[in-house]
This record gives sequence, structure tokens and C-alpha cells, in this order.
Amino acid sequence: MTKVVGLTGGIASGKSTVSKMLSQVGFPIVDADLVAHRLQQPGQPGFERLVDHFGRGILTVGGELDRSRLGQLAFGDPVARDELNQAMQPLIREEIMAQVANFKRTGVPVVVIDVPLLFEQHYDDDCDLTVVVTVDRAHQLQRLQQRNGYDRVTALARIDAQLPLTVKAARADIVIDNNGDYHQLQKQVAQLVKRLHQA
Ligand SMILES: CC(C)(COP(=O)(O)OP(=O)(O)OC[C@H]1O[C@@H](n2cnc3c(N)ncnc32)[C@H](O)[C@@H]1O)[C@@H](O)C(=O)NCCC(=O)NCCS
Ligand SMILES: Nc1ncnc2c1ncn2[C@@H]1O[C@H](COP(=O)(O)OP(=O)(O)OP(=O)(O)O)[C@@H](O)[C@H]1O
Repeated sequence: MTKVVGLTGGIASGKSTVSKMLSQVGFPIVDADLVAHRLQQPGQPGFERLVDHFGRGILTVGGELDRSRLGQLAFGDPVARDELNQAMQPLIREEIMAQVANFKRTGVPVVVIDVPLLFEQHYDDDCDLTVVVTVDRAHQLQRLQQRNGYDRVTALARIDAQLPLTVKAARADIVIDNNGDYHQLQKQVAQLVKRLHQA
């Protein structure tokens, strides 16, 4: 029986870094951000839904989704964010579950789903084990600003659009503390890998 491992954290807490490490040692990964991005390509169902909800003002002159514009709308206003979630989440869930089902059919022992909104959108109900990558707010803010070039206000709006990391960590089966350097992160991932091999 394939075990489903839910990997989550806060924005810029280090989920993708951990999922890359797990992928490098052979675990299959379903990446929710990648799923969402694919669904938002012109012609794909997510794109159509977003244009229906938010109008053509969220498109670039080239007719693609203007991610920065939609991000300003959605992370600046909880009502717009709810609309975004209502438009996108059913499609994202369907695709994630389809990919999980495909991996299950191949008989792999473990599949990892890397989902930022794992708890907010109740994906944890479908997981055998949940892992939260946590950082303190100062590291999170600094890494997010550095990675995305956001000013402080923009970065804080994105951090506060998710459940607090302390709440997520309290709900997790396993917590990975990413306040240290990459080496310290790698050591904790090695422990996780051992546990997953026993799963
Ligand atoms: C608003 C959008 C266009 C901004 O795009 P942008 O390229 O700036 O961000 P990107 O998609 O790379 O997401 C970066 C991070 O933002 C956070 N995030 C994304 N969507 C949300 C959301 N609806 N609520 C809270 N945090 C979110 C996640 O931590 C994610 O890893 C984009 O985030 C989006 O379409 N979000 C809705 C899809 C979604 O829910 N994705 C999360 C999958 S569970
Ligand atoms: N231990 C660490 N030390 C220093 N920088 C780190 C560490 N872990 C991750 N980072 C950096 O922090 C940033 C955020 O990490 P990452 O992209 O893995 O986060 P994420 O949780 O996947 O974010 P998102 O929710 O936006 O997808 C990246 O630039 C990454 O290189």
C-alpha cells in the first residue's frame, strides 16, 4: 500500500528545498505549485476560470496570466483570495489526486505531496503522515524578500495569507526546523528519509 506523505510549511520556509532533497534520493513528488502553474497556462481550465472571475485586467499584454498583478489582488484582500481559492482549489485538488492515484497504481511505497495549503485546504485528511518545514518569522521574511525581491509589506502580506507556522507545526507528525544552514536541513531530511523507508 502506497503511503501518502504531505509536505508543507509557510511561504519560503523551505518546502521546495526539502522536496528537492527527497526527489534526489528517489521519492516521487507531486508539486502543488507546479500543478497550479500548469492549470493557469492560456487554454487550461484554471486560466479560463481566473479570467471569468477577475476579468482580463489580470492578463499581460501578451495574453498570459500576470502573476504579479493577481498576487497583488489576492494577497492584499482576503475576499479576493477566497475567490482565487474557490476558482483554483477544486482543479488543483483533482489534478493532485489524479497524480497520487497514478503513483499508487505503480505500487511505489511512498508518494510525497508538496502542498503549501495542506492544512488550510484539508489535504491532510488524505495523508498517512504530515511533515511541516518551519522557520521563525525573521528568517522567513528575510528569505522571502531575498528570493522574490519583495519589499517588507508585500512579503508580510504573503506570510500572513497562510495559517501561522506555529499552528501548522503543532498539527504535524514531523517538524523540520529550517532556522539553520543547508547542512543542518540536510541532516534532518536524512532522518526523515530513514523514517520514510520504514513506512
Ligand atoms: C496569486 C498567484 C498568481 C501569485 O503567483 P506567484 O508566481 O507570485 O506565486 P506562486 O504561485 O509561485 O506561489 C508562491 C507561494 O505563495 C503561496 N501561495 C500561493 N497561493 C496561495 C494562496 N491562495 N493562499 C496563500 N498562499 C498562497 C505558497 O506558499 C506558494 O508556494 C499564485 O500564487 C496563485 O495562483 N495562487 C493560487 C494557486 C494556489 O492556491 N497555489 C497553492 C497550491 S496549494
Ligand atoms: N537552510 C537554509 N539556509 C539559507 N537559505 C535557505 C535555507 N533553506 C531554504 N533557503 C532559501 O530560502 C528560500 C525559500 O526556500 P524554498 O523555495 O525551498 O521555500 P518554499 O517553502 O518552497 O517556498 P514557497 O512556498 O514560496 O514555494 C529559497 O531562496 C531557498 O534557497
